[in-house]
Amino acid sequence: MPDDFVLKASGLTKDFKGFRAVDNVNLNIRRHSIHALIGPNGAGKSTCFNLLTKFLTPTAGTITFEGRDITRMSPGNIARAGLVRSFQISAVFGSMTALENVRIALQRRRHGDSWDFWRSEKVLARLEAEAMELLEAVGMSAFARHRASDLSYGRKRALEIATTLALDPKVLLLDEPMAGMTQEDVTRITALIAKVAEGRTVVMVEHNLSVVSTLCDQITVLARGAILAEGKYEDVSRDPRVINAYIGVPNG
Ligand SMILES: Nc1ncnc2c1ncn2[C@@H]1O[C@H](COP(=O)(O)OP(=O)(O)OP(=O)(O)O)[C@@H](O)[C@H]1O
Repeated sequence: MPDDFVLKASGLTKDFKGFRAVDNVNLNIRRHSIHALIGPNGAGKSTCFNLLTKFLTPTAGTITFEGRDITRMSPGNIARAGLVRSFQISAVFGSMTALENVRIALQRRRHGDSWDFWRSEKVLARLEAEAMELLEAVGMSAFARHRASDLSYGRKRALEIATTLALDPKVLLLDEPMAGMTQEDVTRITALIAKVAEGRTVVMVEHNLSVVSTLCDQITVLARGAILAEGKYEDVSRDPRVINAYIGVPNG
């Protein structure tokens, strides 16, 4: 029977020149859940996220994905294994259309970075049909032929989700997906994340607590690099330690 927890971190620690940004964090991400990392500014959320996605190397601790130790694996290899990060890295090429962006992401999954297959019209047509399906899944089919750079901010994020889905992730890691969005986009992207989370696991760092409360099954609250509380939103939001950690922290 597969482990209930698809992604685990144990004793995760990161020091920056003697400053401990993440301190002995244990995370257990349940398969097919939406799990949020929250906490006041400077709590260590982004550092944790970068450790999980292998953009940073931990000072100590281990990370396992599907029961396999990935602590020393490269971001590229873990992405191919199904642990895929989106947002705050621009996965979108502005001068290409939305459709071309998704098609390239599909090509990368199938053919690595080889460009040879572009010669085959048949392969191209098949990829185009698949790319259209992915754009449809994120509500973007009407914008397939639009240049990515001309899209609104919220639609660029939706396109990013489509390019991420093209990699067929088992675990999708989203870094502040709602950052800089209008309320209308927040509503749309919240619904989209709920939809793409079906049959997948989502881990997200998110400042918007109303989004976290509607979307997430499990919340880990970090403060000063360590876990302060964990559980359902109703419980952690009432925890006096969590309330204290947020009070007095500007924009926390
Ligand atoms: N590359 C780095 N070098 C030195 N210190 C760093 C580095 N990255 C992060 N830190 C420090 O580690 C601590 C945690 O930062 P981190 O960005 O992980 O917090 P956060 O919870 O994501 O905060 P925010 O909500 O403001 O994004 C902060 O004190 C930050 O200044």
